[in-house]
Amino acid sequence: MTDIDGNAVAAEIRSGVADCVDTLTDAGVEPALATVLMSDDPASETYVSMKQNDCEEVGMRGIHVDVDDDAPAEELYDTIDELNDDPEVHGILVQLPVPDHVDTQRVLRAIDPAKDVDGFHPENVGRLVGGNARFKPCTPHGIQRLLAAADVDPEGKEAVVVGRSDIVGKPIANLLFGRGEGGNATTTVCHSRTENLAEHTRRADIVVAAAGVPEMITADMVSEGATVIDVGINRVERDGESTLVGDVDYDDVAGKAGAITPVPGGVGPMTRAMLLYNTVKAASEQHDVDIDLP
Ligand SMILES: Nc1nc2c(c(=O)[nH]1)N[C@@H](CN(C=O)c1ccc(C(=O)N[C@@H](CCC(=O)O)C(=O)O)cc1)CN2
Repeated sequence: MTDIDGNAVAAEIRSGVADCVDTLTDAGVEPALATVLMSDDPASETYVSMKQNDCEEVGMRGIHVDVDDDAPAEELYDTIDELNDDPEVHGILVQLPVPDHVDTQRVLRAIDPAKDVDGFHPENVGRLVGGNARFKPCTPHGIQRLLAAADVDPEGKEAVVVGRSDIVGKPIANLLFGRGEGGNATTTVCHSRTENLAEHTRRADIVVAAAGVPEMITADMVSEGATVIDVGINRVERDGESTLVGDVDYDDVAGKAGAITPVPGGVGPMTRAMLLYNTVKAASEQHDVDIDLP
């Protein structure tokens, strides 16, 4: 069994992004990512601060804006408008989820599609579905890169995605069945209403677990030698301690899978690396500077 090392693959991408930052800087463009957090959820705070640290590591300008989680929604929309209008900001990310009183779809629509480095604006979703992505969403793109790093070409294979979220399930399914590199798989999307889930996952050469249910994928649900990508990040209590587990029962499945991503250290670091990738891509397109994307 191969452990697919997301930390190592992400470090390679970051190194390539750092070269892109140098090229842009030499051309007089300082690539900048703005993160916006309207939440007091400790996990969201951690992700945003990791993203800002990543910017620093690759020499990119990171800007962070906190919006009070009980502020009126207008305050968030105004923040987005200001960032849209700022020519020195190339990428904008609003950390999700936002509070219940804020309309998520309106937030996503408010971001300038050219700065939408999450790839969640309806225009960018439409382009992805149409096979002409401007920004591939970070987690799905990271998954494609992990499969490539493990020498797994989805073409002609059976891929089963468990989960139908807008952030992961829907876009990764589109990328896996879409034409082009990292695609051309026969793809099934399963979800909470799927009957006989294991019958689907057992057929799969590639399983992407993105349901948000701790350790729901067990060894009896995967075929011998399958590639298993675990997108879950669930904090659970184990022996009186808080620990991170995925949507895959790693210890159980590792003995049967051909390749598997661990949690932590699998998909998570790739999500962050592909955000940096999208930000230098955004800066290069906004200023018409050629870069060698990693
Ligand atoms: N605007 C967005 N919001 C959210 C996204 C997103 O892509 N865009 N995805 C998720 C969470 N997420 C990104 O923000 C994310 C989750 C996990 C990690 C990560 O690096 N995880 C580490 C472990 C971190 C830890 O110790 O807690 C790992 O898996 O090794 C990065 C990004 C929801 N919101």
